[in-house]
Amino acid sequence: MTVRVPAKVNVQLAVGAARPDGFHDLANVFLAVGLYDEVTVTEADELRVTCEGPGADQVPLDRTNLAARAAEALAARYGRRADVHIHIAKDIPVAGGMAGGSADGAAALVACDALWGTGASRAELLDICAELGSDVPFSLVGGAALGTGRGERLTGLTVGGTFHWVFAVADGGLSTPAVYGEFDRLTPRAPAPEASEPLLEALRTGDATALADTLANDLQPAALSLFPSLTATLRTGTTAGALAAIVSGSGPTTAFLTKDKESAHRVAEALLASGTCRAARVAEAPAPGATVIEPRP
Ligand SMILES: C[C@](O)(CO)[C@H](O)COP(=O)(O)OP(=O)(O)OC[C@H]1O[C@@H](n2ccc(N)nc2=O)[C@H](O)[C@@H]1O
Ligand SMILES: Nc1ncnc2c1ncn2[C@@H]1O[C@H](COP(=O)(O)OP(=O)(O)OP(=O)(O)O)[C@@H](O)[C@H]1O
Repeated sequence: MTVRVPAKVNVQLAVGAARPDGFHDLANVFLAVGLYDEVTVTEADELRVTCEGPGADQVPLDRTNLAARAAEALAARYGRRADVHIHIAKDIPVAGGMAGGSADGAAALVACDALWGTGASRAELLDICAELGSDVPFSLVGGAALGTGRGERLTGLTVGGTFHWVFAVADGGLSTPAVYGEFDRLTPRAPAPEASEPLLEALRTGDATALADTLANDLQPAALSLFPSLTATLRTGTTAGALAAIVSGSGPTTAFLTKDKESAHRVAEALLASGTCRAARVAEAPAPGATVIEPRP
């Protein structure tokens, strides 16, 4: 059973003050983008995880892997053993702020559900996703959605067109808790987070220029503080003609919104030539959520 699952970019990430449980309330506008991991699950004697692709050496292969945790959570709920081999073909940058691990968790859940024929409802699967991590429910649903609470409570959003993006993959990663910690240090009195109406309207109408004018990431100052060289990457993309440049989620991947496909390729070339990133990837949005691709439905 093979499931394809997309990466995400946060077109708006409004962050409130730290809660007593250590998490932050968010107004998190997720957009799924067409960079995908593929997770294949097959029956085995015991739970085992393997991984191939860029950054595979940084992915844990033990039971801390989100895909393994997803399989175990579903198995526990249905009173069975999670005896599966999970193979992850990685294409989403690892520790890049694009929800790569979350994507693998959601994909493994959908794959095991299909393999075992549990018949779990969408709501049940989303509950398990929320237990696994704040970004995991969105990886399941894809498209675009507003995440509130710690980002796990989703409301689907309409997207009226295709957006063209470039993602600059940085040399190195950033830890999500460290970036939230830096946000707390830099923002002693964060206001309650609210979704931006003009941004939601730009998504609805599919207007890239309007979306570019409204992109906002409250974690960006914290990511730049911990990874100062990203400032040069952002500048390179806008100089090369991107409509807007932003840090993706907790970073250090940077995201560039462009007018069209041609412009995206020009910006990607300029980013690569500048030496300010390790790789530049072009992708379209929105992309569908975790979907079984093999056996063909
Ligand atoms: C930065 C984003 O990727 C934006 O979508 C997410 O907010 C992070 O989501 P995630 O990686 O799924 O995060 P989780 O695995 O739930 O939490 C990891 C850590 O990130 C911090 N965290 C995460 C989400 C949130 N709303 N507030 C937080 O402070 C906490 O320190 C938490 O211990
Ligand atoms: N299946 C997985 N793929 C990648 N990393 C995983 C996986 N499972 C657990 N991890 C751990 O999670 C850490 C974060 O990796 P991930 O690629 O999810 O980062 P991220 O994209 O920045 O996450 P997010 O955007 O959700 O904050 C890794 O350093 C790794 O130790």
